[in-house]
Amino acid sequence: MTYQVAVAGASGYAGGEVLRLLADHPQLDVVAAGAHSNAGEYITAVHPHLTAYGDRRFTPTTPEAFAEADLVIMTLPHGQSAALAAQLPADQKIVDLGADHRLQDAAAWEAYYPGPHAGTWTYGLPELPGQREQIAAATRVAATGCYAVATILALRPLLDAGIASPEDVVVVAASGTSGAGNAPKKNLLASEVMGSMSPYKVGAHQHVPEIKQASGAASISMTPLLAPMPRGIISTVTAKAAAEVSAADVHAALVKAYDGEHFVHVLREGQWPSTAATYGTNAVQLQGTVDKDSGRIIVTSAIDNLGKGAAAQVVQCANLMLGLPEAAGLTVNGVAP
Ligand SMILES: NC(=O)C1=CN([C@@H]2O[C@H](COP(=O)(O)OP(=O)(O)OC[C@H]3O[C@@H](n4cnc5c(N)ncnc54)[C@H](OP(=O)(O)O)[C@@H]3O)[C@@H](O)[C@H]2O)C=CC1
Ligand SMILES: CC(=O)N[C@@H](CCC(=O)OP(=O)(O)O)C(=O)O
Repeated sequence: MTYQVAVAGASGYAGGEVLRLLADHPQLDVVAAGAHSNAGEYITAVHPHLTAYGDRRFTPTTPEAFAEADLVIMTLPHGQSAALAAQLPADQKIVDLGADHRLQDAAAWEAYYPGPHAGTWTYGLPELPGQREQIAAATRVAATGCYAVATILALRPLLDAGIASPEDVVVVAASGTSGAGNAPKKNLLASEVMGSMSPYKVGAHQHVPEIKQASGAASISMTPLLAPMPRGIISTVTAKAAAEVSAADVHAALVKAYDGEHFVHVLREGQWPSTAATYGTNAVQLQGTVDKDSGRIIVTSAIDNLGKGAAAQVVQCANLMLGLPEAAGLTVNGVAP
């Protein structure tokens, strides 16, 4: 059986990656690719790599344009998806990559985002305990933020196993520039980014409340870095050990948490994650140890921010919501070198 999917925000980076994945998906067809300033434009004028779309054009982002869709994927700026969702039929399935519906706590939303809290949808991270079943049963799913995917999957097993303290978690995470979207900004110019790494939103990143909500951490200090690469996130999480713990214990906790998971790979001891290995995939690479000096637990994770951090994650959720094989149209094999 084939289902029809509409994409809102299809002219952006995340939406373009959704179109790329859906072009080769065995059971999902793109019925409408919605855009804003690019409505009416050829899809290949904005995404020249998406040859499969031939002479198709972006539609406006309206309920009418999406009426035939069994499921709508939204890759819109923060604050836009709630307004669009309110205009769609209540039984039309939606996966929203924006942040609008991720947080349960309205006060946490107001502390990090402009505008009022839009409410809470089912959280779209299938590898969290019990979440896969909830996503499969949901009509509306709020997909996970890119840094949040990498960081939650590194941190949650440590807290669930009781080997790390939730009180003092430190995250240092670097992202490729596509994480910031395709609108022109001075700090994203090649002359600013190439050959340079720089921190931003230091101590004030909007994914902190989301990571706390989904991992159980009580306090997080987060330093994001902009890295001179188009894609990829590498997140290093450190936490105080709650008990006497060895590197083997940390590795075992990660292996146990993701036993049987198709997309989350705990590497062999001694091997560490790299962003390049996840390029173009829905894969997550993880490795952990204990700091020789401080005794803190260290876990590093790598993802493609446009893959498991965005478009591939959204397709994984759509597959679950439509009763399709969870991995349909997705890969764990990166593009290298
Ligand atoms: N990039 C990433 O790695 C990740 C992004 N996200 C989230 O996904 C969302 C999209 O991100 P990204 O693709 O990077 O952003 P982009 O800026 O690249 O794309 C934004 C898209 O939204 C459209 N758009 C803008 N304003 C409106 C509007 N008023 N009505 C309808 N459509 C509108 C744009 O259309 P047009 O260009 O035609 O004007 C474009 O298609 C954001 O919420 C982002 O935070 C989440 C995880 C990872
Ligand atoms: C490099 C860069 O700027 N990255 C973005 C990631 C945004 C994102 O993941 O989107 P949500 O906020 O919808 O989760 C940032 O740090 O804000």
